[in-house]
Amino acid sequence: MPEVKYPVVQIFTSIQGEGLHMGLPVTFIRLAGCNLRCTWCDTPQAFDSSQARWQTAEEIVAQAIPTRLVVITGGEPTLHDLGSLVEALKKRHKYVAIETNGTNEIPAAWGIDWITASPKPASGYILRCVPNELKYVVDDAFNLEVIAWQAVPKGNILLQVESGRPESAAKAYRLVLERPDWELRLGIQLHKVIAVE
Ligand SMILES: C[S@@+](CC[C@H](N)C(=O)[O-])C[C@H]1O[C@@H](n2cnc3c(N)ncnc32)[C@H](O)[C@@H]1O
Ligand SMILES: Nc1nc2[nH]cc(C(=O)O)c2c(=O)[nH]1
Ligand code: SF4
Ligand SMILES: [Mg+2]
Repeated sequence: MPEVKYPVVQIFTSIQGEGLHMGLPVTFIRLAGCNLRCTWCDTPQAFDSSQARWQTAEEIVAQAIPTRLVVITGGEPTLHDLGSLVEALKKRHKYVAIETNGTNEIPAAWGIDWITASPKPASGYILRCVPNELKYVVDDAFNLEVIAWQAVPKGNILLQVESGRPESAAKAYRLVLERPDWELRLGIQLHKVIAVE
């Protein structure tokens, strides 16, 4: 069986800017390719794998990963069979999280520790995985009806401000307070506030 290779766009250590792990030191492994084209995507450079470095799991984990927390992101990382990458990371005692748009199932056999699903208007907000947290970007299309309430515990649903759009922040604020019983969480992108990667 030939070894799986992954299209690596970048591996970088930063502060998790989003979600319930916001503020923690993490190392991101960004893989190329995505099955959606969200109009406001802030990472279009990850769509095209032609500039990516195709690396095996062992080649990836041999690189600098100084943090315990590792976030596999993209692009859409579930386009790839992540089993061998997660296995290699966990052999090195890493805690492995993923950022996904929710359009693909995630095999429990991969052994991912934390699934952040961010369903998208471009896919009709489909959710095919079982997440630990949900993150909805509050764009013009977003409304409370699209939320997959049953999928996660109360408090684990973030309404994330669309970057650079004050009207999105105002809409997110209003929606969180429209249904206080639902305990939605207002989410921002910390890394855009402190201007880091
Ligand atoms: C670049 S995506 C990559 C992972 C996966 N494709 C996804 O959409 O979750 C990482 C995160 O950034 C969010 N995101 C992308 N563009 C954004 C923007 N303009 N404003 C706020 N969040 C954004 C996505 O919703 C997702 O939660
Ligand atoms: N600092 C920082 N936090 C992030 N959280 C999710 C990101 C992503 O692009 O998946 C991201 C990112 O690109 N930078
Ligand atoms: S699914 Fe994620 S990576 Fe793909 S276009 Fe949307 S935000 Fe960007
Ligand atoms: Mg990002």
